[in-house]
Amino acid sequence: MTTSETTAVTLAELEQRAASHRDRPAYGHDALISCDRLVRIFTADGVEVQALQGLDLLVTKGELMALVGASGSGKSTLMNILAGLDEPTAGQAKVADCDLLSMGAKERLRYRREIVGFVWQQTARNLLPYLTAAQNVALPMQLRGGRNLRSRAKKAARAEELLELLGVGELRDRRPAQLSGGQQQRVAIAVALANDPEVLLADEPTGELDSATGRMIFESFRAANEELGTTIVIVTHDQTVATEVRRTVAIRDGRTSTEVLRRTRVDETTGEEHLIAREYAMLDRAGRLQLPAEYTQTLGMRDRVALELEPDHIGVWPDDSAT
Ligand SMILES: Nc1ncnc2c1ncn2[C@@H]1O[C@H](COP(=O)(O)OP(=O)(O)OP(=O)(O)O)[C@@H](O)[C@H]1O
Repeated sequence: MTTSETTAVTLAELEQRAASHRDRPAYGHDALISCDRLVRIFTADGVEVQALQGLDLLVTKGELMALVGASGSGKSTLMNILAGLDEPTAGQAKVADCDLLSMGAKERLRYRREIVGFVWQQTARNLLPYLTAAQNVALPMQLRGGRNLRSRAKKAARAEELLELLGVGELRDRRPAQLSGGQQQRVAIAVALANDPEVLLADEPTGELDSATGRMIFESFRAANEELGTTIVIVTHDQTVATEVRRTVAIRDGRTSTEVLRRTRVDETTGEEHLIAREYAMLDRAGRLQLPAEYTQTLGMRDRVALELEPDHIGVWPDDSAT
């Protein structure tokens, strides 16, 4: 083979590689929520804090998932960005085809009213104290205005429907002060669902509640997810919530670090259902993988590891170059 032939083959290969790269679907093209290398830097008293350090996250339409992580890991920062309340410093974030970095003020307002619903930890922050439960739920529909205007009667009927779905229909005429914390949170979920949002975001929604009430709140989220098909992302410290969803994503130092996926398997002989949970590490688009610290420490791995490609897995060994 001559040099020019070699070059020709290489060029053809390169072209083919470029074409296959070009034709590959874009990152997160079929996800409802897509965060791509999100960065958020805060500057306080001249000191920079990198709350998000290139965070990647994809959430599919219809998912009910939890975000967990130590205090200060960046969960609330991410939720505020997804809620349209804060803007990232760099990276990309899209929710239901809305680009969270390039939205103008008007679009942002529409996004917050129609595309996302939000439930905060502080029960008092979710509801207006001088309105009844039903009036609180009807309010976002009134504020929405524009297209899809429901008649007054239809808004009232929808408010009632949502309160029923969340198991607080009989409390429709009570004001927040006449409701328990758990009841307030269920009304708050109804408020957040009033305008049929694509995504419901909840930041520690059970944080101020005892565990039995927390479980009931979680059941309300599940009802909203199953009955209305709403995609739900819950930030939580609550183990019950974290282990009852199919997918739990852990955030560490402003990045998604590991993920636990759960599925039910039916035993063919006994017919019994078993929940299987498996932890996964995140592989970013550059092929970077963060190994869990407890694994690397156990095997004394640092600086450099040896890799070997096997037919169905990749082996990772401690550096043995010195021996
Ligand atoms: N407005 C701000 N100004 C300066 N620093 C901020 C601001 N908001 C958040 N931070 C910093 O960014 C980092 C991430 O904070 P964030 O509130 O997102 O964490 P978190 O995981 O939600 O924590 P927690 O579970 O305690 O609520 C922290 O170091 C925090 O101090």
